[in-house]
Amino acid sequence: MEKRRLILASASPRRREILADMGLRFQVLPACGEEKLETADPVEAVKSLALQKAREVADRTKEPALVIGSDTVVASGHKILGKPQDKEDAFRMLKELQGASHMVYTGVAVIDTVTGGLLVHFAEGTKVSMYPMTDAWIRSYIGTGEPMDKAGAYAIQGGCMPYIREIQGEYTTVVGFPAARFYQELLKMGVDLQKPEEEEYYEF
Ligand SMILES: Cc1cn([C@H]2C[C@H](O)[C@@H](COP(=O)(O)OP(=O)(O)OP(=O)(O)O)O2)c(=O)[nH]c1=O
Repeated sequence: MEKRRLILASASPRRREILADMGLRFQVLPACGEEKLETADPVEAVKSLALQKAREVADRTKEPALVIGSDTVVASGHKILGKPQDKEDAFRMLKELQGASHMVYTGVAVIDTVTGGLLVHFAEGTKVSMYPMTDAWIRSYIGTGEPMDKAGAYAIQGGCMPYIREIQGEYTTVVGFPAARFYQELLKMGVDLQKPEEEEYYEF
């Protein structure tokens, strides 16, 4: 048994919030490199991008830790939608997604800095169906600025909420971090993240 800290390799406030809501104690150390999208397959893409983020931070971490990297994309037909480049890009994305169904994939990679090994590596997918949107609504939503740092140019947890018809799969996968799948995968590896003690180290 050795003690390890939990480090979230992400600048995303959503991911931070989800981990905190689960009652976990962790540090935040965002990856600063530009990750490279190496495949057109969305599942492989989010797994690879999550791993690149975890690897970059794990390489900089001197202490025993479990480093969590994560990445989210939207897949519509054969297209992968990341964050919009500008307002027109956001408009094109929402035009494509409205009145239809798409998939949101979030990949997670957990690296153990003690062994350098990959403890957990998976992608979770959730299907999202949207009600139709008018061009005027899309423009006013983009005007709020909210879509600009979100994959697929929308936030299910924010202003896009009134247009979400149905989801199939974990809600948190869409927001950026599949909480239950992450917890269950670590449980399988012998790490229980919801232990009662009020301390910041996890043993396994
Ligand atoms: C579809 C959707 C995405 N998102 C967010 C989740 C992710 O934060 C973001 C996709 O960008 P990512 O590149 O996955 O993550 P990030 O740049 O925000 O953070 P980091 O790379 O440091 O980990 O889109 C929502 O918040 N709500 C949604 O409904």
